[in-house]
Amino acid sequence: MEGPKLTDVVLLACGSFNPITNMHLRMFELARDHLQDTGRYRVVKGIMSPVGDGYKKKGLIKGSHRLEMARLATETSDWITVDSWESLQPEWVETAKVVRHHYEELPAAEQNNDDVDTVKYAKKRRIKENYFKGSSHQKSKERPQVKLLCGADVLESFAVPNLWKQEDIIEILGHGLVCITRSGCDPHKFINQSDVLWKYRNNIHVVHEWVTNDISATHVRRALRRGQSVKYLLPDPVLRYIKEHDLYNAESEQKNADVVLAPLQRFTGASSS
Ligand SMILES: Nc1ncnc2c1ncn2[C@@H]1O[C@H](COP(=O)(O)OP(=O)(O)OP(=O)(O)O)[C@@H](O)[C@H]1O
Ligand SMILES: NC(=O)c1ccc[n+]([C@@H]2O[C@H](COP(=O)(O)O)[C@@H](O)[C@H]2O)c1
Repeated sequence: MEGPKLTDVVLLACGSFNPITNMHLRMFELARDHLQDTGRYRVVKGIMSPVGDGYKKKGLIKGSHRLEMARLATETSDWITVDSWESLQPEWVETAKVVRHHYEELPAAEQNNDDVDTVKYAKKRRIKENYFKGSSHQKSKERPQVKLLCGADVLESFAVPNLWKQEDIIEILGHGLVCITRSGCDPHKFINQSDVLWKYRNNIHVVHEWVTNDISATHVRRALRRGQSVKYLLPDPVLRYIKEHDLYNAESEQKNADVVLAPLQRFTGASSS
C-alpha cells in the first residue's frame, strides 16, 4: 500500500553566520526532524546563505571569511550546503528576494522520463545530482518548496517597524517558514498577536528546542575578544580558521559601528549618522 504523498522541501537559512556556530547547524537537523515527523514532508536539501557585506551589521567581518567558515562547518554534512549567491551581491538583498532566487534556481520538475531522450535525461540527472548534495534525491514530479529556516528572534523581528516590507513577509510566508524557539521568545504568542502571521499560521512550523541552547555568534565573538575558549561551541575546523586568520578582535567588532540598522535606513531613507 502506498503511503501519503510527501512534499519535498529545501530549507534555507539566511543570516550573518559571524561566525557559524554549532547551533546554526543544529537548527537544520531540528527542522528536518520536525518536518519529517509530520509525515507530510521530505527534506531534500539545506542551504545556508550568509548575508553580504552590504548588510553592514556591527562587527560583520568579510563575507569571504564567513562563507569559508560555513563551508568548513558543513563539510561533514551530506545534506547541508552553503550558497554564495547572496554574499556575492554588491548590495544587501532582502530575504524575500533570496528565497525567490533559490526557488527559481531549483532544477525544473522532472517530466515523464519515458519521453526524454537518454542523453538529455542523463544531463538533467547530473545537474540534479550536483544540486542535491548527497545525490540521493528521488524522482519527484513536483518542484520542492523552499522554506525559510530561522530562529524565533528573526520571526519576532517582523514586528519591528520598517524592518520588513509587508509584501516580503507575505511572500516568505507563502513559501513557508520553519522557526526554532529561542530563549526569551514566544513564537506561538507572537503568531497569535499578528493578523498576517495568523493568516499564514498553517505555513509556519514552530520547532520547540527542548535542549535549550543559547549559543549566539555575539557570545562567541565576545569570548574570542577576551581570549576565552569557544571550543565545542563551533566546529574545530572553523575555530582553526578563526585563529589562523585572527578574525575576531576589538578592531573587527568596530566594523560598521557607525552604521545604525542598515536595512532600516534602506526603507526609511534615514541617515546613518
Ligand atoms: N541559539 C539559537 N537558537 C535558535 N536560533 C538561532 C540560534 N542562534 C542563531 N539562530 C538563528 O540562526 C540564524 C542566523 O543567525 P545569525 O548569524 O544572523 O544570528 P546570531 O547567531 O543570533 O548572531 P548574532 O549574535 O551576531 O546576532 C537566525 O535565524 C537566528 O535566529
Ligand atoms: N527586510 C528584510 O528582508 C530583512 C530585515 C532584517 C533582517 N533580514 C535578514 O535576517 C537575517 C538575520 O539578520 P540579523 O543577523 O540582523 O538578525 C539576515 O540574513 C538578514 O538579511 C532581512
